[in-house]
Amino acid sequence: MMESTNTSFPDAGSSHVGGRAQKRRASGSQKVESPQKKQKPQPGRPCTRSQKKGKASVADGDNTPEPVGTTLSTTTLSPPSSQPPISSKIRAALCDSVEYWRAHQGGIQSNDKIASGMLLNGKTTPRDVIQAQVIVTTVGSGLKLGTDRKRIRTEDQKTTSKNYVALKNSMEIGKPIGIVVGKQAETKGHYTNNLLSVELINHYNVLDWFFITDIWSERQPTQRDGSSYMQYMVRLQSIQLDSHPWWLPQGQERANAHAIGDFHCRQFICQSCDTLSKEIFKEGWCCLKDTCSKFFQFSNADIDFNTLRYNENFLNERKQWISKAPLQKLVPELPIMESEHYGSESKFKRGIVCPTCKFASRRISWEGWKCENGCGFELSMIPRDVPMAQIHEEALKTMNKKHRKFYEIDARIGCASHNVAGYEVTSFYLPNTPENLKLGKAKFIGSVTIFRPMKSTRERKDGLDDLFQEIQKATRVGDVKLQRHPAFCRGSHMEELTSHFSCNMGADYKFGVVVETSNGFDTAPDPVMKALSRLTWSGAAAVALTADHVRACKLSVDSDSMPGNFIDFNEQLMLGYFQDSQISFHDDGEKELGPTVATLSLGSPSLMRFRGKKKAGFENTIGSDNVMLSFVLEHGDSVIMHGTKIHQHYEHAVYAEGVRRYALTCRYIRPEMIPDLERREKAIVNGKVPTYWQKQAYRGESTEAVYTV
Ligand SMILES: O=C(O)CCC(=O)C(=O)O
Repeated sequence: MMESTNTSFPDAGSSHVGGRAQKRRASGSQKVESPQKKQKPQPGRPCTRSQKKGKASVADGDNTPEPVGTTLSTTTLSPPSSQPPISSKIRAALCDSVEYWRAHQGGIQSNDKIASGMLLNGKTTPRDVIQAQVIVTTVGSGLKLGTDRKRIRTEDQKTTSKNYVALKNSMEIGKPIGIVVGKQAETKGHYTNNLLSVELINHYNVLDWFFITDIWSERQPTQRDGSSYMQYMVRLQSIQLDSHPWWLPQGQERANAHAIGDFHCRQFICQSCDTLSKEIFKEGWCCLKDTCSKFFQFSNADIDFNTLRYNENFLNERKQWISKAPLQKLVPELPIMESEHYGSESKFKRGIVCPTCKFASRRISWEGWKCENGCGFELSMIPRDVPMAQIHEEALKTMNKKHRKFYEIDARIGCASHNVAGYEVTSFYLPNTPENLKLGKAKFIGSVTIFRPMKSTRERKDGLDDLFQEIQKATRVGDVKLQRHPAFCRGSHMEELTSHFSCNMGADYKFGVVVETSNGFDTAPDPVMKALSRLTWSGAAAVALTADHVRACKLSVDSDSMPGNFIDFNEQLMLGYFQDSQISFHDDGEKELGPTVATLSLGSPSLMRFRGKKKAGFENTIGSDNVMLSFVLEHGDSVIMHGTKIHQHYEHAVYAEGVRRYALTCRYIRPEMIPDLERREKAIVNGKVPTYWQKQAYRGESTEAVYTV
């Protein structure tokens, strides 16, 4: 299979403004004037809605402590005062393990336009700070790649920005924000982030719960190319003011730690736009309403806004966190499988936080979790067998879904139906590319045939229901070892695992995801061989049916792509799906594959979709995502794709809709296409079907005429 999704996961939303800080003067008139009354309004009109109660004066001179952590040099870094509550070397492991930051890409996690987590990879402006109780950073997003391939702002940030909306909404409801700090630089295994003066122990580290106190707009310090735009900034405050800031060096944990009421930041009403703005800068007050004509204008015309610093009162002011919902645990508890669980519900696919070393660890194995830091902690949670009654219930629910149709078929697709040896069989013929059709080439390039078993076919002894139970047992007792494998960025901090678990048997199958063969067919467990036998029969039957239909209807088909003969399979890939798992759009287009690929679905229902590839010229087809064919796969269904060009011109994806599903897919790997002689030999040996199983070959249901092939 070739996963076609983008493989790069830039750490967006956390770009670092670097380079020369060029001097730039505040623009426009430096006088803020009231439209009603001409007066010298610096620093504006004192606010009547908020009483001044701070200890520090506005003109706080130069005694403001520098924010802790402005050094970059690893030689001057201290160890953190304690261990982070959660850390991880792999981004996806942390995303999998906590609810509040599941942002595999981008810096901000939001659901329903409400932010719940934020990644800080380093300074986004020279003014950014992380102190014991306060964080100031940019809202992020909206940057574009500059000519030097680094990200740069090219226009004023808008209030429609997704990050702005999510953070603003969070501020309004007092939503707790889980803060994560990421590595900015690494030297010999030492991680640093220029917002901090401590060394980080890992790439991703959870800080604490914060809440948003302020969002405002600023004119951005001058960028590398000399430009400067308007951007939004956010200030967050620690929810629990007495919690221990592990990210500060020992002895400095109380630096900048203050109580509610100790400081108060003054606010003034702009005499031009009549809105309140806090006096956030040491250098003086300015209106922070970006639509105001006096926005970011200081009374002192000489102010260089590249060197502005935040006012002490602004940084030191503390507020009470007010929220209706109780604060959730920063470190989630280990999952518990209760009696009503099967152990493959979505929550059991989440990661865990190792209770011993606090390392976020993904669910890689079907059987449970192992600490990814290698400390030795293991949590076994082998999924229980799902009864047929549950599968039937799920099938009903799937079909009762609003707007759900069994099939959705583009008008260009050809269809044919048959009844064959205990199965209702439907074949779909996929059209050639628009360009090839225009050139008068063959009309169809492949067929997709579904074998849907009759009730008796499923329920009889040794039928498909029994096979489902046997497969469940094989995965439960470890005869088949299912694992999630790296799909993208293998071995890097951006590594992503497949959503499903898998195990390959028979010949090796090398595709984007690396799944080593665990068993040749000579040692494969019985249910695997039974599935192979069934798929060999339905694969051969589908090819024969297609050939007959093409002949009978004089269909114009590409016979190079879909030859009339069937080649026995020599490989089987078993996929195990937990609830809400999927295999995203991909093709099975490896050059060593034969033209027929057959999959048996067991357990929960799923939705299979085919779409024409854009590069093949398919556009404006039905449904979303250019989907041309979609259908529900039920327990016991087999799907046979016949035609190598299906994989050149189309992609397919499958979404599981219940608590447990297995997909057993057989292919023919052409040994002559394997250049490495050792691998070729191994493919031949491992893919050979033992005589015993050749004699047991499945031949359809004997209750009806067997379809001879
Ligand atoms: O889960 C399925 O039915 C799809 C399997 C598949 O697409 C594959 O193995 O290539």
